[in-house]
Amino acid sequence: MTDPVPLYSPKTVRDLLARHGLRPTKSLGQNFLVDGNVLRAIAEAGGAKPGESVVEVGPGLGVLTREMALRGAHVTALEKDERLRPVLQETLSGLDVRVVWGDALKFDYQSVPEGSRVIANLPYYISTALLTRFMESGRFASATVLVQREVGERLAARPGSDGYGFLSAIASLYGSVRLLRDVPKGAFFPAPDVTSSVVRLDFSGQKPDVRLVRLLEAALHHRRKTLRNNLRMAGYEGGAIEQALNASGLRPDVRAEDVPLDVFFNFAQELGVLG
Ligand SMILES: C[S@@+](CC[C@H](N)C(=O)[O-])C[C@H]1O[C@@H](n2cnc3c(N)ncnc32)[C@H](O)[C@@H]1O
Repeated sequence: MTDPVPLYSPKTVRDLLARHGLRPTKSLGQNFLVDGNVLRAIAEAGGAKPGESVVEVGPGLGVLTREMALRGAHVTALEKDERLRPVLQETLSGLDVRVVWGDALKFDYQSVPEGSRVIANLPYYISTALLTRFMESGRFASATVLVQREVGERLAARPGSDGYGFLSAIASLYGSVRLLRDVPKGAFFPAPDVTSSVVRLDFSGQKPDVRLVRLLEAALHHRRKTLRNNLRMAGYEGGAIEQALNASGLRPDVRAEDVPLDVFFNFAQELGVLG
């Protein structure tokens, strides 16, 4: 359904804010989308369809929320900034949207239907913490999100490449990542300091072994330090680490960011971490 009252032009967004006496709050990551093409592309790529259960973090003025609800999705929108109550009452009036007021980092994601989808223009200051919550909750089939381009690159990075770290490793343990498109600063009001990207994560539904996840976190803790030193700092015994490195065919001075996940898995077994 085409929106009879599109909200996404820069002028409409500015007028809406002025009419409610509001200014965007930088510390809450309030960069509102003002580009209809980007908005439609996210809703489309994220799978906002009739009957789908969608969770959106940070509806803001309701621009993306409205687009998804008009496409027939059941939207649960989590918003921290209570000043936006009267705005959302106006912009989401008559639509199938449940707004939950509070911090999305404290929300119980187990309460949403299994197989729900996340579709959101995330508040950038907590984007990685939120992505980790979505993955670990096990409730979602996919997450299609606007994030800083650098976060998108880290999510999609492979071992041995520049951005590879803990976020890349857990993203590939939970499923697959696609970088869909870059979004220029001008698509937002106010414009953010960095270029953004739309990223889609598809989750396999398999929960990785928590002991493997904790070992990866320790091994990738400090970039540029060797795997051995990172693990020693986390309390693992030097001799056992050297033996496991040797048994899994890794050099003693290897860095964890250069180790493919299947080799790391062998290493974890040799170290006796995986039972
Ligand atoms: C980048 S804006 C996106 C707004 C809107 N979806 C859009 O695309 O125009 C991020 C939104 O997240 C909200 N927010 C910030 N921190 C939050 C938190 N911890 N929990 C829930 N919402 C939060 C902000 O108030 C803001 O509305």
